[in-house]
Amino acid sequence: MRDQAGLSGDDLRLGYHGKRVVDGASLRIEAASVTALVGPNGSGKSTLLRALARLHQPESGSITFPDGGNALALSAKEFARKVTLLSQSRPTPNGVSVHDVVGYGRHPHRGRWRGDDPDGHRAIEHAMAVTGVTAMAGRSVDELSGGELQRVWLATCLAQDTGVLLLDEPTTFLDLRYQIEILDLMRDLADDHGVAVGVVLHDLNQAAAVADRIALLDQGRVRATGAPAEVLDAAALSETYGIPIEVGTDPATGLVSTRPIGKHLSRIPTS
Ligand SMILES: Nc1ncnc2c1ncn2[C@@H]1O[C@H](COP(=O)(O)OP(=O)(O)OP(=O)(O)O)[C@@H](O)[C@H]1O
Repeated sequence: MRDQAGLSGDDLRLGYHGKRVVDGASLRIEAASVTALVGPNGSGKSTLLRALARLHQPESGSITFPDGGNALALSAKEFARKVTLLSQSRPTPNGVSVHDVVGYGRHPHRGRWRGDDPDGHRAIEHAMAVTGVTAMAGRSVDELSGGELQRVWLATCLAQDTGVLLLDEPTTFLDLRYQIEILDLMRDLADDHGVAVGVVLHDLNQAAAVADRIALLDQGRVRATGAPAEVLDAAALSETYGIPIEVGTDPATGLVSTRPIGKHLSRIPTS
């Protein structure tokens, strides 16, 4: 049984080589819930997610679990049993099979000896099945398409079986079917397994459809956090993205729906 999932970053200041790119951001990734991070290019979404995954050292601020435990104080292995990140780019190993790459996800559960991860086989098979990569288990990952590879890395994260799952643009490279399957999978993980999902998405309508809460980043600050209908406000979005964005309700779903307006694109609905 997992600990209660969840992760909070509070008042985080993050930068590169002395240049501040996230300034005083706070973000809570709650158990049994999907939190989407949205915002323009360069607003700090990936940096914030990487900091929560301990891949970027904060200049200041704290990262804690729901019981108050300091996430920065755990050993790398203890942390990896609780939190995983699907990042935008990972180096692709040469000549390693899909099955073995998915097996990398089991690293925090393995001890010193082979065979001491009794749940490993089941976790790897399950992760491959739900991401649709079982049929390519024996193929070498360096021969895969961008979308196939993206699903293999997602399977690796799922095999890690953590209570907190952070995903940086997981639908990039994916065709429509797998975009929807991965959004559905996020909801299943939150609803059926209590996972705390934090996900960077560019498509505001996908964010509105999948997320319980949305955090809108603007130039390194969290401009708004809350339910999709609260955060996806036409004036705030238009100012943040620097183009007119209309907000309405999708008559088919009843969900909040956004529509960026371009010179030629005003009549073309987004997804
Ligand atoms: N390795 C790096 N070295 C220096 N600056 C960086 C580095 N990575 C990101 N930055 C800068 O930090 C800022 C925030 O970048 P980040 O990747 O977090 O934004 P983002 O919101 O995820 O953007 P995108 O939507 O384009 O992925 C940007 O100004 C970017 O140029």
